[in-house]
Amino acid sequence: MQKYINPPKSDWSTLLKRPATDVSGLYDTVKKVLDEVKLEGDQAVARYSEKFDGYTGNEFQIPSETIARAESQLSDGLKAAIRTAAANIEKFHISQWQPMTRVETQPGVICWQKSVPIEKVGLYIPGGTAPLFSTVLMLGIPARIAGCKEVILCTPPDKNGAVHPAILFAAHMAGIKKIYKIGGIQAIGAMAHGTETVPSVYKIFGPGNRFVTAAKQLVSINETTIDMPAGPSEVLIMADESANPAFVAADLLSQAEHGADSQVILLTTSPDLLDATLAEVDKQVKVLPRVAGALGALEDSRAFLLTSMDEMMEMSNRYAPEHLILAVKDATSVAERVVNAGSVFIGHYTPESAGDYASGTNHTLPTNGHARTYSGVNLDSYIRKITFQKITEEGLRDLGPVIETMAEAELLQAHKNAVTLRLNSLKSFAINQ
Ligand SMILES: NC(=O)c1ccc[n+]([C@@H]2O[C@H](COP(=O)([O-])OP(=O)(O)OC[C@H]3O[C@@H](n4cnc5c(N)ncnc54)[C@H](O)[C@@H]3O)[C@@H](O)[C@H]2O)c1
Ligand SMILES: N[C@H](CO)Cc1c[nH]c[nH+]1
Ligand SMILES: [Zn+2]
Repeated sequence: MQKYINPPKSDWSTLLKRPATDVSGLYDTVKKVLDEVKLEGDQAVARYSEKFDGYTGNEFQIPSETIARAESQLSDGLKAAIRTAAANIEKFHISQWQPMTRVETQPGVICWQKSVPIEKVGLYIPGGTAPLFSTVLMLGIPARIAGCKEVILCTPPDKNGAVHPAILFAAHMAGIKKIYKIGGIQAIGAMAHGTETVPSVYKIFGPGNRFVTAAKQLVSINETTIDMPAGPSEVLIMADESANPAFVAADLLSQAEHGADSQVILLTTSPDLLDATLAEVDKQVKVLPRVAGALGALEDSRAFLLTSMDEMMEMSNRYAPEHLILAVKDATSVAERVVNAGSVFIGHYTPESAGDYASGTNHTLPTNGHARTYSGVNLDSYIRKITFQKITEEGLRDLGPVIETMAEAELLQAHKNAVTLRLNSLKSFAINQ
């Protein structure tokens, strides 16, 4: 981790650069696979599953008996943990449901908004370097709460065609029945275009590596909607002298271990905390099983000594981290000042891992500065809001002239006519009475 002592603000933009995450260089390769999947369906899926995942079979849908058997392949401890996490995720996402609102904007003009689930959604669960069964809960539970009719899931198989039983168990808990062992570009292509085996969907959710991200970007141009740009994981920690260096180091490493393209940032006002945390990072990283990936991430990571809480907040809001940990005194009131972040972890006993697994919030979050404009996955991600209006005759008598005036000023005569004809018919009806 590079250390910077009170860098001038003019240097901040350069110092806060993310590692290169532009995937447009992969578009040619990715487009070829997508086009072939569109044209040839399962046959192309099979070819690329063999090439990229070493799976030579041509069975892609996981049978219901295999899904049911997954439960017996997991320890009771893991199943209990998954059930607790699922219950918290469910509780938090149910609380996001908004009741229908009906408003009479003026007499006889009634407007309302109704939440309607997206009918068909596809979930991509990464499986290249770790079986992310927690992501199944994060994407599958809100889809079920929203009421999406068709929820399908794709995840890469190993070369024997197997998928980790925890992924199958978590999918079963989320009520997902259609699970396909297909990974990478071929999975995104199959969900976007449909094949003989995989139905096409209207929206694709889920994180993934560079190839998955590029494929999602390409299919989102014409074919399918996607959730958001969710790239390599990142965390920014604000810590003062009240923080525990071992906790802070563990939190930094929790996101660094996702892979070499992740980035972690420490901001502090305490020189002692800075040195002690960097020493702890060196100590803790050595014994991690994923040490190579974590060290790769640390190469592009930074630690800043700043002069005040205000400066830390300004820098954090500029960076717009996916995850923000506030390991500072009075963290609850500091949290009020956060403007740009995906998810915020308040106080010394709120590790980021809690949000990754089990507190109830969603871990599919915008990375690479997209937290400035995107929300993380939430119930609304699976819903469209359809607006309705109903106008009575009296309502149109009052509102009609307003519409006519505006339409005329926009030079749109047919818009005006749609009102004028009705007002005239109401007038002649009144005369004939
Ligand atoms: N932001 C978030 O919310 C979030 C959450 C979880 C994970 N992540 C990120 O997701 C990523 C997961 O990546 P992963 O690799 O472990 O799993 P993955 O499932 O995304 O990728 C594996 C697939 O990539 C394809 N592939 C591999 N090499 C290829 C090549 N040379 N050409 C074409 N295709 C190829 C294979 O088909 C394979 O199935 C990590 O970067 C992690 O940080 C992000
Ligand atoms: N931190 C990741 C999102 O950036 C999510 C995750 C899954 N498992 C562990 N962590
Ligand atoms: Zn994580």
